[in-house]
Amino acid sequence: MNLCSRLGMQNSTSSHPGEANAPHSRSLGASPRTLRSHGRLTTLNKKSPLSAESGPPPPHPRRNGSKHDAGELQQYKCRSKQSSVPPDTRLLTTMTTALHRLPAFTNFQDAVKGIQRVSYCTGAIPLDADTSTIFYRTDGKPYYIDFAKASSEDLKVLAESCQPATFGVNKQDVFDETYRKAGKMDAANFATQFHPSACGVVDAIRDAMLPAQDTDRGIKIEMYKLNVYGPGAFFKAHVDTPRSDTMFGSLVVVLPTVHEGGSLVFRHRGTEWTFDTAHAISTTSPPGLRAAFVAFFGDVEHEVAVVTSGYRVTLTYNLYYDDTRTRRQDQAKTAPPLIPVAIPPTPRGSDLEPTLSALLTDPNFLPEGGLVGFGLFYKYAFRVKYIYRIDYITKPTPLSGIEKSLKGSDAAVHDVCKTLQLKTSLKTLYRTNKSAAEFCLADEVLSLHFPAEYGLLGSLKDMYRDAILAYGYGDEAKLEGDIDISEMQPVLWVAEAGEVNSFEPAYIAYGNEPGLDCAYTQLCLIAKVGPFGKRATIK
Ligand SMILES: O=C(O)CCC(=O)C(=O)O
Ligand SMILES: [Fe+2]
Repeated sequence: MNLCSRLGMQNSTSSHPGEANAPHSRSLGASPRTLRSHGRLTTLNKKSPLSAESGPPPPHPRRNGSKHDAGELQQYKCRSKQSSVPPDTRLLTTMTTALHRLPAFTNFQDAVKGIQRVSYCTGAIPLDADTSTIFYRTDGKPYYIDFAKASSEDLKVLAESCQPATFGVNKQDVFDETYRKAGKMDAANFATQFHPSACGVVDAIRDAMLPAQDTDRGIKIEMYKLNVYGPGAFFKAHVDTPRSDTMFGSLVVVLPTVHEGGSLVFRHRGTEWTFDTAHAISTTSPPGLRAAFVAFFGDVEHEVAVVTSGYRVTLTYNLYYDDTRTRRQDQAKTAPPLIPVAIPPTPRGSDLEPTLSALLTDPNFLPEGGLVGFGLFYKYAFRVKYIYRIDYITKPTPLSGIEKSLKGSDAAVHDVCKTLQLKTSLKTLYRTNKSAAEFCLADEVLSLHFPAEYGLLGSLKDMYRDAILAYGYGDEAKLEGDIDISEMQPVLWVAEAGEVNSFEPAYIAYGNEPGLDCAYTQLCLIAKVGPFGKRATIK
């Protein structure tokens, strides 16, 4: 069924701007009006005056259900007629407000808010005569620098052997010293006996950043660049370019050089924290030469503050999940103990399991069952569906594949749903505009390079059969689109899906150098809750 026939409307392909943008009525009052009572739909008014007037819909151009090109969506622009029946939404709103205020629900919400959010892992590593040296080449000549006794002249030579660092914007490699002023050396041009996996850093990252059940998961670490930040150097706020859909983060190792400024400042969802690199490598307590490190999820925004004196030298690495190996193969054999480096702690403590369990045993909570949603805290790298002309298509990352790689608090929410036998799935969320109450939950990241149009959600549903047309519980009165509420499902948001994908190209990423195939996407986790008494939806 096409969108227009589903709505009982005339198919309008008019490009007249006045028509396309005319104010639209909600179908809540225009087509079969429905009352949603704790998840169940009761039809109030079986006959739709609109569908009677509209006559039979024109044939659907893709009745066979094959997928559409993005551009074809334009032809689905539909226009609803003004309804004379005012929507009765007061009752709906009262019921859903009650659900939001249910103590068992707010307790669970508070538990989700209170999850410990660990977005990073830090420490310092003692260096010895072997691990404090870096060999490098420049202009075809070999050099080395020993950080145990590097003079400022040695550091200057290293700095001058670097190239100006670039960064990626929209798949372009950009050199812009107002955004990033630093020197970089590619991994092919230097070597060191310092290996993060040999000295226990990778184990520390696994323990701090991966969920508890991943204690055995393999991590691949890839040396990326050596960076020198001299006086006046900096790198403004960015996220790190995902180089594969298995990449989850970055590791920055700060080598021991005296410098001032140059702190790494992280910002994520309203929280800011600082890794003071100059302090982290200070050799006073306990005494001895050390490198400091910070690993973080790559989608967490960070910047390097201006270096005010000295040279700040870092090694950067990409971190990937590697399911072809296990911890045992990677584990450091005789690593010296890491030295803790302080970063202000993040909030701790959560009672996810008892509060969700109490919620599910509350007869007033979704008595008929329904969908519960969580806007995820982090973004996830996915492989872009890449179409070259019409014949070369790379396979995009299936969202189901990301479920096993959820980060930190997102993994905790996912795990508690699984523990309590709730079926979960990851979805991308599309709205026609930021304030729209209705949205579409899809199973893939869609490449939609055209402006949002009225009627688009229905078109998405036609294109992606498994897509869910939905609205937030309590938002019934705000529905403005052209889709019948009986074709939509309410989602009860535990954590709002704040920033969502819009219909802009999703493939903007900037960080170090650009990556061609991967980008970050915002996702939400949808859990299906069964009716009271039969909550489990995992069979
Ligand atoms: O050198 C550093 O501290 C890290 C810089 C950075 O964020 C990057 O190279 O992406
Ligand atoms: Fe970065």
